[in-house]
Amino acid sequence: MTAPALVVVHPDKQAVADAGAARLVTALLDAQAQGRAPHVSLTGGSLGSAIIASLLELPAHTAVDWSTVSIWWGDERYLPAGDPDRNDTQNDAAGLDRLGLDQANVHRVPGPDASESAEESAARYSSTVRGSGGGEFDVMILGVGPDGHVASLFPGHPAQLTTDAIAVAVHDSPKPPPDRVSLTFECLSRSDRVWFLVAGADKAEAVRNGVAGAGPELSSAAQVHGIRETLWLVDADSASDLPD
Ligand SMILES: O=C1O[C@H](COP(=O)(O)O)[C@@H](O)[C@H](O)[C@H]1O
Repeated sequence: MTAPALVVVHPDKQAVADAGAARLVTALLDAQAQGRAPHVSLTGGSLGSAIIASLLELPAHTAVDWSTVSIWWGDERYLPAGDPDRNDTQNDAAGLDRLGLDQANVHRVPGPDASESAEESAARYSSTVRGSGGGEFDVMILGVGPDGHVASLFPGHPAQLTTDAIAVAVHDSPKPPPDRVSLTFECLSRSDRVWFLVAGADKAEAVRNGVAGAGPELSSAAQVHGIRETLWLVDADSASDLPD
């Protein structure tokens, strides 16, 4: 079972980040009230760090027991730990370590300083996901590129349609850096809630295609659905091509 796409339009990028942060706090509190240790997958890009900054500003974030929250990434640029272009480095700079996470629950994708190749990194990341209950995420947060990519799955790129795998190595990425590691569509969709956070007029076509359920040659985002919820949190500019 997958949930149909629902769209919520907010005035601007800040409101998208704030709404995502508020929803995340609620989802985590609900999971913990049900006695579960939640799994959240983060994203890079423009909204990936904005949502973390918004979380820290939100007084209710302190009600979450962050020590039981497991953190993952939908994709990572295959660069050494601490590289400013890595998604996790950017999330760290936004204040991820100020949430009170247990570092043992923060699952980073190995870079070239800690693995032989992007293939080895993808295999190790897959094992970590498999070992933590098979990769069932409570919340999968995804940015969307202007070309419709999510995580590092780019429309028309051979890695995009990888099946029977949790994570895949991506080479010759159309967006730099060229080498990346990404969860597959299958794994991204093994999530209770999938949230796309998007802002900016340059993403209007990507939002239209994603919400309309376009094919993989036009939209990677449209191939990912949550089990309970598939939510597009978008700003007015990126929603400008949506039908009324
Ligand atoms: O390269 C990436 O891009 C996307 C979207 O980034 P944005 O800056 O256009 O919002 C991001 O979601 C992904 O995690 C990242 O690796």
